Amino acid sequence: MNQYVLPLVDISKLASPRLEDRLSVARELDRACVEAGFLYITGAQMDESVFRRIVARAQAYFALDMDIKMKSYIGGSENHSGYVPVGEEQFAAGQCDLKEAFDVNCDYMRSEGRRPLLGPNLWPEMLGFRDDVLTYYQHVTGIGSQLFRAFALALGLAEDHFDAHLRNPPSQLRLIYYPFDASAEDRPGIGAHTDYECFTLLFATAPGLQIIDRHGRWIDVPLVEGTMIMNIGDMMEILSNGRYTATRHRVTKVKEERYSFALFHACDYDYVVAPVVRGEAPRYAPLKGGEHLFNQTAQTFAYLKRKIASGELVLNGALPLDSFGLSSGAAEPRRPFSAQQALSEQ
Ligand SMILES: O=C(O)CCC(=O)C(=O)O
Ligand SMILES: [Fe+2]
Repeated sequence: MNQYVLPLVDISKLASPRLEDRLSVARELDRACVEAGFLYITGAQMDESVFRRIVARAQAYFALDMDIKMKSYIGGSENHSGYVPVGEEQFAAGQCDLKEAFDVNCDYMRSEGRRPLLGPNLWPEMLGFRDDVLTYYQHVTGIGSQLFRAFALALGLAEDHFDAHLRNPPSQLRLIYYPFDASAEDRPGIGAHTDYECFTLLFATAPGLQIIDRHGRWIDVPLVEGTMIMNIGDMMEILSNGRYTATRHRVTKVKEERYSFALFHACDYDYVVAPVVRGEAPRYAPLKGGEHLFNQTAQTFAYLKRKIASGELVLNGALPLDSFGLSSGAAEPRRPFSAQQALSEQ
């Protein structure tokens, strides 16, 4: 395993027909996730042309006039998809992120099984947008499926353990645009947070990402050519019973125009996320994956907060933001054992 600021794992052999090859990647992945919770991945699975295409598409899309972009405002969607203007998302009181985004899910078309994060996406009227975005979504989801198998091996489970729970997951893809603003150095591009799902695969065009280390220090994550950045989210912290922790991260110094593409890999909406490691007492209470994802999302998006304030939306068993991962200076993750306990500790 090469050592940059973060471990780098070559996942090419996850596509090998030999179990030994796949196990060797699973072991490296496990080591990197235990060590850092954040790593670079590279592999023959990655099609560079798909990455080039999404960057060109995002550049063209975010350059459109605001009134055109607002026609697909996320607040008008039924499945939390669409355009996210500057100021919509807030991770800490009094601070709004200097970024625009476009969020999509898997574009779930069936009428049965719809959920707050599963339904047909709201698409902009831009020729080629849907194609480019879904091509990227499917490409990276394919890589994610191999990684779910690797996690199953790493956690001592049957390799196909997660397959049955990956039928229509509410995995989100965010296209993010951080505009250049010389005066914006101390303003967060995206406030500190953990990701809510199992793991995230991120591709970015410029540096800017920072992660918190075990001593509570923020460290810069440089870009490494030909890699994606991967990190553990809340749900994998639970599944692994705290073997891996969801690491807090943020984007602050937006020194140059930056585009990033984050695909958050979740299991199916109704899948109950609970520790899966055998022979260990569970250190986390189970939660329904899709609900956790929606509850956390509803605490940061202005349009959802308005719905909560008006009584139109009522959250069920929501944990406070930042319930997982290491808090500054702590050697151990927080492990909220129950929603009740976590909320009463606020
Ligand atoms: O843009 C980045 O590098 C990070 C984005 C991120 O952390 C997120 O969208 O959750
Ligand atoms: Fe994130």
